[in-house]
Amino acid sequence: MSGEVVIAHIGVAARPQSRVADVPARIALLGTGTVGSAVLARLAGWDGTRLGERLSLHYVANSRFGFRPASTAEAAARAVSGVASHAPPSLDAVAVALGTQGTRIVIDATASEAVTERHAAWLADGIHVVTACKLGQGTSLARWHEIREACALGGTRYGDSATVGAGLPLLRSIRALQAGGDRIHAIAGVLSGSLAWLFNHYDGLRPFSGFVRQARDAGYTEPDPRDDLSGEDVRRKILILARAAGVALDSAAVEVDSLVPQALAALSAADVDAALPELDAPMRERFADAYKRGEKLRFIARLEDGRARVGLQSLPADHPLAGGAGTDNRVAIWSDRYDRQPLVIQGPGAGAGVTAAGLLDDALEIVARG
Ligand SMILES: NC(=O)C1=CN([C@@H]2O[C@H](COP(=O)(O)OP(=O)(O)OC[C@H]3O[C@@H](n4cnc5c(N)ncnc54)[C@H](O)[C@@H]3O)[C@@H](O)[C@H]2O)C=CC1
Ligand SMILES: N[C@@H](CC=O)C(=O)O
Repeated sequence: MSGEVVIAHIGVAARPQSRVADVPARIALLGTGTVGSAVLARLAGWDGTRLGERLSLHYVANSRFGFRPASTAEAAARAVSGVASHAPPSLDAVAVALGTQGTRIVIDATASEAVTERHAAWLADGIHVVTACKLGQGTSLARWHEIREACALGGTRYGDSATVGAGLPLLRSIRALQAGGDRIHAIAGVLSGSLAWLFNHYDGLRPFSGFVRQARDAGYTEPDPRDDLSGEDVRRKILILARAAGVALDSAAVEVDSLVPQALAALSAADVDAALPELDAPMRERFADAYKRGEKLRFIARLEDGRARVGLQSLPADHPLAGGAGTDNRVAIWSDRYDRQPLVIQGPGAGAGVTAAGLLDDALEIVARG
């Protein structure tokens, strides 16, 4: 994999603004955590601008409360302060708040199974869904089909750019290659922003658990960091990419090599933090082995010949997938046209700002297409 074509990604290419509606699209935002707060901040920054005129916020909820905001700025302030009406969140309230006319979009910035279970119904009812949550397309194949069918029924779109690569142009590149007649032969790379950050920072001297806490506090991990460390988040991402590439993989078909020791896996979420040092000894050993060979640890996902594998690998320092910094994802795609030298896409793969931008890019694209 030498001399690859590299897309150094900054933002998304300009799209044709064919039919921008006069009436703003009605938006419901679910989740006001790391990503949802950044969505609110970005929207508030658009107040009074051309972009702000296209999206109008009608409902905001998190796991504690739900409300209809008077303005985006007010919604951002209430979500940050935690002060809101005493109304509990209600998924039934979403469709009511969005009404029945015009372009309606749910932005899902949760990691919630209950919210994901509503995606297909909203889509079938004519409400578009834009999501950062991977549970819709990255779990069972049956659910993936259900979402496709609901989109066809409702004439709606499922914005998924933020589900893999936190908005990097991965899914859109795979789809563009296919639209141009290419078959996708293989995909390999680093798909986890938090694991990339961890293995870019871990030095084998300070405890690995301390770095996990830092990655969590920076907003890179899933709400439960075991979802990253177990490879589950990467499993979901390679499933989403595989399915977009035309490989109908079921979840169980992905071989996953977890980093989470049994004792940590068995704990309730509340007990995880105290038990994170369980990771330290095994990680120190793996780091030392790699270090002796002059290699780097990287958490790699591979899809080839209809099979997928996910796990930690020790790679030569000059290996094409060993590069990158911070939370960088680095993904190589082989297709008919990129058959010897892959297309390589690299850039930040986790973080509030990029993920929120990816969500709102998808929402604006839906508005532009009408
Ligand atoms: N943090 C990151 O860098 C990235 C995160 N994502 C995805 O974005 C989603 C959100 O991640 P974070 O913001 O980091 O998590 P978070 O834990 O900071 O926020 C989750 C939010 O969802 C809310 N929530 C939970 N259940 C809900 C329900 N039933 N109704 C309404 N709100 C509900 C919570 O109250 C919270 O506000 C996850 O699915 C994650 O995989 C995707 C790309 C990058
Ligand atoms: N926890 C995820 C966040 C983005 O999907 C990651 O580490 O990549």
